Amino acid sequence: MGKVTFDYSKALGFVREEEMAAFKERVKLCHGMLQNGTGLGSDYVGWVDLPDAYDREEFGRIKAAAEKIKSQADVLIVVGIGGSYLGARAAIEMLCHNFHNELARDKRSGAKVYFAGHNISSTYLKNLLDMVEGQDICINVISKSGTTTEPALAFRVLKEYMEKKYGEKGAAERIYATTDRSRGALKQLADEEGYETFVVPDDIGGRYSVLTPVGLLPMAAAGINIDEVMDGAKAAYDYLAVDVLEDNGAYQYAVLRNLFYNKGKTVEVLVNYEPSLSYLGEWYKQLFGESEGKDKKGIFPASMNFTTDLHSMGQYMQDGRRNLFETVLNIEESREEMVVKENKDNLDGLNYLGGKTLDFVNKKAMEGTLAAHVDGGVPNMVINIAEASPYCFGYLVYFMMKACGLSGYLLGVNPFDQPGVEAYKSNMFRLLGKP
Ligand SMILES: O=P(O)(O)OC[C@H]1O[C@](O)(CO)[C@@H](O)[C@@H]1O
Repeated sequence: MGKVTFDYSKALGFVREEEMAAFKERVKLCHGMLQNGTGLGSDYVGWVDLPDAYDREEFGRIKAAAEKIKSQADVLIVVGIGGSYLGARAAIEMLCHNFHNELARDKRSGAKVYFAGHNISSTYLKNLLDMVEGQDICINVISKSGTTTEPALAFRVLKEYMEKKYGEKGAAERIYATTDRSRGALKQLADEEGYETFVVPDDIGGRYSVLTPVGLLPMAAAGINIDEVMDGAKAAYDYLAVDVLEDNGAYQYAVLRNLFYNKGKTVEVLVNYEPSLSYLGEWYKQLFGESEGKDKKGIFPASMNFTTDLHSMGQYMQDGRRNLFETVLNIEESREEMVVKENKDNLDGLNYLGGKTLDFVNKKAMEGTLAAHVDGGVPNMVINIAEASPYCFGYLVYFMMKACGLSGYLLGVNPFDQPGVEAYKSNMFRLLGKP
């Protein structure tokens, strides 16, 4: 099984090992807060033990439901926002074919998966319905609270569409709800309508829920091996259970983030060299942004897709304000390979690459960029991912969550609440005249 490793050698020009070592005792303290649930937000650390303690009975039901979805439908529409959709989307984009939804059924690993309820655009929703016309559909509606406006609005439209298409009973057999175990509007509706339900555990917040049914059911329906996802998460759980800074890559990452922040580098850019990692960047932004951006503190998490964005944001990265540090997601072994062929005319001047693979070129672009950005004053850290496999995905997301929890505690905030999200909601509700 491939591994995920953390390499900060290219950041050492910007911090001294002694500065890191000075964090050792605080790391032990914060580790204890995470593991023993003694820190701020301790009601929401259920994700820490999840790879070991997850509900096996429900896990079996997820796999069975995914098989049923694959036999019932061409298309699964996942309705959710924030932590109730980004993890599944990140997994499907990273692990399935880049054009999964466009492939013929026998070339695809599972159902096509589209997302709704992560915006309030009538054009998006209408266009989605136009696109799925004539295809068989299932829905997985995901909301921990059950009252989030965006998914609730989309689900109201989609439920009516499904009932018109399949009748009330037929629709109920095709709608799967992932929500609170016993409370909330969605749980009540699911019970009334007879939807199969899956649980978002009470002690796991949305952005830490990718390894619960929230992420696992859409992944399994798309054909991802979720046993391997959980195996990878369990390996990370075991490896990252130590409080010794030298032995824990996630904690080294967390410490370095805080060191850079204290040196005025307040923006982290998570970069990738594979388009399939772009949604991992979106997932990471919610994870770290909601966890750390509070009390007028926090690193601003950004993401970029290289080499694409080197032709738009490369100038800033190299030469703009030096308040940045960069974390590179490097997939070591490309899933597909292509060799550059020699060409008689060589008008494009590319014959010097003849016989080399495209991934070789991509890796040289990465190495060259990394060196240039370090020279330009941007510390770089690298998360090496052996391959784009379910195992590595499980490992990676657990690594990131562990780093995030610790990083939040080092920063002195509660990494498990998100009070600031309410402000836009209450303004919107006032403007809408919500009773
Ligand atoms: O699953 P829910 O309750 O619909 O919440 C979705 C998202 O909305 C937020 O609560 C913010 O409003 C996020 O923290 C969460 O991931």
